Amino acid sequence: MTSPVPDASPAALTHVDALAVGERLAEFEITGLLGVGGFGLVYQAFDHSLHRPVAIKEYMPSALAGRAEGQRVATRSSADGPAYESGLRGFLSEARLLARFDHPSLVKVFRFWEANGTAYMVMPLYQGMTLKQARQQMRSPPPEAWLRQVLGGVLGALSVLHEGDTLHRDVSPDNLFLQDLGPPVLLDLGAARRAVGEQTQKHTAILKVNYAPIEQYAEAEDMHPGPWSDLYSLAAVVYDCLCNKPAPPATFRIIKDRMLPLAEVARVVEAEFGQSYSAPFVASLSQALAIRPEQRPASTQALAEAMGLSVDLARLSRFDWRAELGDLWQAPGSAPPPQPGSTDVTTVLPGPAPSPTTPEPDLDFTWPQALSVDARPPAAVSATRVEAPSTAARTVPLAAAEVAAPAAVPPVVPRAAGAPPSADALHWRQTVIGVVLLSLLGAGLGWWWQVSHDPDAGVITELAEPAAPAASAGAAAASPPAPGPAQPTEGQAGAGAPTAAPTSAPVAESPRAGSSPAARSTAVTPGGASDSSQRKAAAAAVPPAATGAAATGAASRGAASGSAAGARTAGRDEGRGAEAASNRPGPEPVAPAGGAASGSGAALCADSHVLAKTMCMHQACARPENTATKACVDYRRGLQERSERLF
Ligand SMILES: Nc1ncnc2c1ncn2[C@@H]1O[C@H](COP(=O)(O)OP(=O)(O)OP(=O)(O)O)[C@@H](O)[C@H]1O
Repeated sequence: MTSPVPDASPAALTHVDALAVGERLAEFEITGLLGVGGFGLVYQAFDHSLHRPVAIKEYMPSALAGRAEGQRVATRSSADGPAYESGLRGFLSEARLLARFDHPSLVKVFRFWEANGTAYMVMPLYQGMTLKQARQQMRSPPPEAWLRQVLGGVLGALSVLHEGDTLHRDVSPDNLFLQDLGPPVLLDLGAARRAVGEQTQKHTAILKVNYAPIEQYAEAEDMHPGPWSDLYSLAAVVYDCLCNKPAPPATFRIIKDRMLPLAEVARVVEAEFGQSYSAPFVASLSQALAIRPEQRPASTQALAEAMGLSVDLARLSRFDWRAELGDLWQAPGSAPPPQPGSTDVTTVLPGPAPSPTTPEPDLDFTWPQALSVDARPPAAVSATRVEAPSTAARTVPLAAAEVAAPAAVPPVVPRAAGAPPSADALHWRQTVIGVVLLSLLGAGLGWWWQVSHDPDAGVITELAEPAAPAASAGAAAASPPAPGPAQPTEGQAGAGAPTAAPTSAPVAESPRAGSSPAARSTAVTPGGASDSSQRKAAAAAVPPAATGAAATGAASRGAASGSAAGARTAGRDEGRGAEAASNRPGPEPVAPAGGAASGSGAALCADSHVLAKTMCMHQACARPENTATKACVDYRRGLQERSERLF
């Protein structure tokens, strides 16, 4: 006589803590392992009493407990006891709750009991797979009609729960089971997970962050969970289906919402796959995805109405989701028929080289976008980014394949105004953006390098500069070079040094000085003055007077210093002087009449300790009698220049 117990086809799944095939739990005989969740093991079993196959879920939070002797379950350490107990209570109350409800799209609980230090929940044995698993086998996002069927079933189940003052709180693609034939089914409520998470204070344990609305993290006065919370999760499931990637967590969105709006996602899907979604469908689900609860539809009915959803229960009971997907469904391991319009795009998959048989490109939003854009050089980017028209930051990389080169160049089809850009255009745009960003990154690094390595650039350099030994500007020109680096100030260099004849700066022809004017000329405005020199001239509020001596002195001082820094500074100063002279014909500031020493201020702070010089200059230059001295003008310009370099 053959056994009435059906063969356990999913017996391939194993788990170290799973009960063995053939073991008995009351009237149920284990026939296989169906699924392993973080908080339970789900078995296929045979009910010897009612002679039917069932599914049994055993409470088994793997982080806290494991199989002890026999069928007993024990916590891994005594410290895990409270969390384990709390989860067990949650598991049992969820079973009790589910047993109360009856809806074809809500998992049914036949019976539950506590034994072996754990608990069990008996459910119908559903044949099929979760939406998460099914989505992985689809070549493109599912069509609206298909999604409407799924939504119709789930919204029905949710409305039954909501009418019973119960929230599901765990709607996600791995909790949505697609039966081979029949309505989709919402699986567990995740109560055990929440109960354990509440004990351990871990949000990641409590919530599936990509689907949980913000109010599920913590209740605020104006943000209570309600039916709208489950609607957010359901809309996030649809978002995931369209993008093939989950939405960003609500905690990220509330700080800065970088989620690509569903309408944009829908537009891209239409452009890429020819799959279109109606305006009410997109608008209502977008509304359900609102971060703030009060902006979402308040009830399942409100959402269904906004969407124009009508559920044909008879049709739903015959819902064959694979058949309704048609060519979009790719059975595991099967070679799919060629996809019109998508044969030239293949998902970049890890492992074997991508082939045209791999599923469709992902709508892969990434955040923070700035990081993802910066991090990948254009040549290595394997995704096509689609810019949202509204903000540059909103981009959708299609994890698409430039990998498989198309056999022939497709004809260029003129794009309708407002239509999303073509894949080629997107690729170009992406490349250009990548190059620009890399250039900016390079410039930024260059700046950083200069600031952190140029001995002239930092405050420390200024502090380290020895006091100028000359007593006046004229004396400075004639005096021997000061030891050490020269003060890299605009005032010195820019004080009227003629462009063509820096004759009194004999060694100032550093490579930099030679090349600088040409390079800088691009920054010169048509009016003849560079922006920077104009700003600097304006910043130095000193009486004008013409002199070339200061510049000459500075150039010669820097050039003749003999140090590398000095030469570099002189070169730059001279270049600046040339620029200033050619572009800023107006007189340069010099000290007012009244004594060389006091006029130039060269001796200001000369005897200060090197580390105290800046403070001394600051105070000295605040005194009215020193304000217009050359030393103070130079000092202020040095500060100004550094601040401009920094900002
Ligand atoms: N009644 C059922 N019939 C058939 N398969 C089932 C049934 N219930 C659960 N499964 C399978 O077992 C898997 C795990 O189930 P379930 O999600 O309920 O476990 P879990 O421990 O609650 O997981 P998690 O809390 O992490 O979502 C499901 O993904 C599904 O594949």
